[in-house]
Amino acid sequence: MSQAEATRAPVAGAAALPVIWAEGLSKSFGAFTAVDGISFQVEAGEIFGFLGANGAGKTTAMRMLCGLLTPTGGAATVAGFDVRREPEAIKRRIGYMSQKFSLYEDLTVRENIRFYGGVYGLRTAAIRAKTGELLGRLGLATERDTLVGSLPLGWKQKLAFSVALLHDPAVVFLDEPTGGVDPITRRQFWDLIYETAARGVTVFITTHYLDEAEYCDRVSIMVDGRLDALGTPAGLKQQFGAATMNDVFLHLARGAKNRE
Ligand SMILES: Nc1ncnc2c1ncn2[C@@H]1O[C@H](COP(=O)(O)OP(=O)(O)OP(=O)(O)O)[C@@H](O)[C@H]1O
Repeated sequence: MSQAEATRAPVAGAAALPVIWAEGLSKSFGAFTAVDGISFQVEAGEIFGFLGANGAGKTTAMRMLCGLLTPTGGAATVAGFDVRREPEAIKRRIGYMSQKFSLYEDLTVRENIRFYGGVYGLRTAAIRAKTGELLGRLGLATERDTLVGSLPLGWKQKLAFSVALLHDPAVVFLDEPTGGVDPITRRQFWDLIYETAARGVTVFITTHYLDEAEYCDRVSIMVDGRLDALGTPAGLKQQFGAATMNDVFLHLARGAKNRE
């Protein structure tokens, strides 16, 4: 750990500091502004939904918060670290799961856990302990030597989510984690999300399923790179006079220009 990290870490752990803080965060590609000055804060243990139509700027914003893309304007910190100056420190404190970044299909369940444990820098004894705990929690103990490629998609998603948490990150970023599975399997996945948030991990999630927006503590909706709405599901429905989050979303997305 560098001197700078050593001095900042206790500050990052302070209960009063938001886990994610963004102020006027922007990203332009040439003349095109993909993220246009977004400001918000997310607290420890909060489930924060990040919604928007295709092309609204969600992935770009998320990549900046993960320390993968340098902002062209504004500022943000994640787990107390600056996205511009300390991206490597951020990468060590976050978990990330998307449909694209998945597990190795030709490795077994146990081999995948061991591999990612190594990537996250965990020691062998810690990986062994985590593997047992994780397989027990997921009810996957009997499948530990099964190739991941032969597991149902819902199981793969749960395993990928748990693997993203192996190194006890402060925040886990989930990019459309439940795509392609049925509502019951999605609901089971959300049980895991709730358990994780209850342990104090912040969950930042993008989804195209508007019923899932109802499960979040707070939801933000991006339109053309801006955050046009931010609040609890109940508060947003009240604000927009809508019966469902789907109606809130349609109300806002209807005026969007940047649609893919
Ligand atoms: N590297 C890039 N160069 C130029 N334009 C880009 C680049 N990356 C993203 N964009 C543009 O920025 C806009 C926002 O893209 P982004 O992927 O962030 O949207 P999104 O909300 O995540 O959409 P989706 O739900 O489809 O993933 C789009 O118009 C996209 O074409």
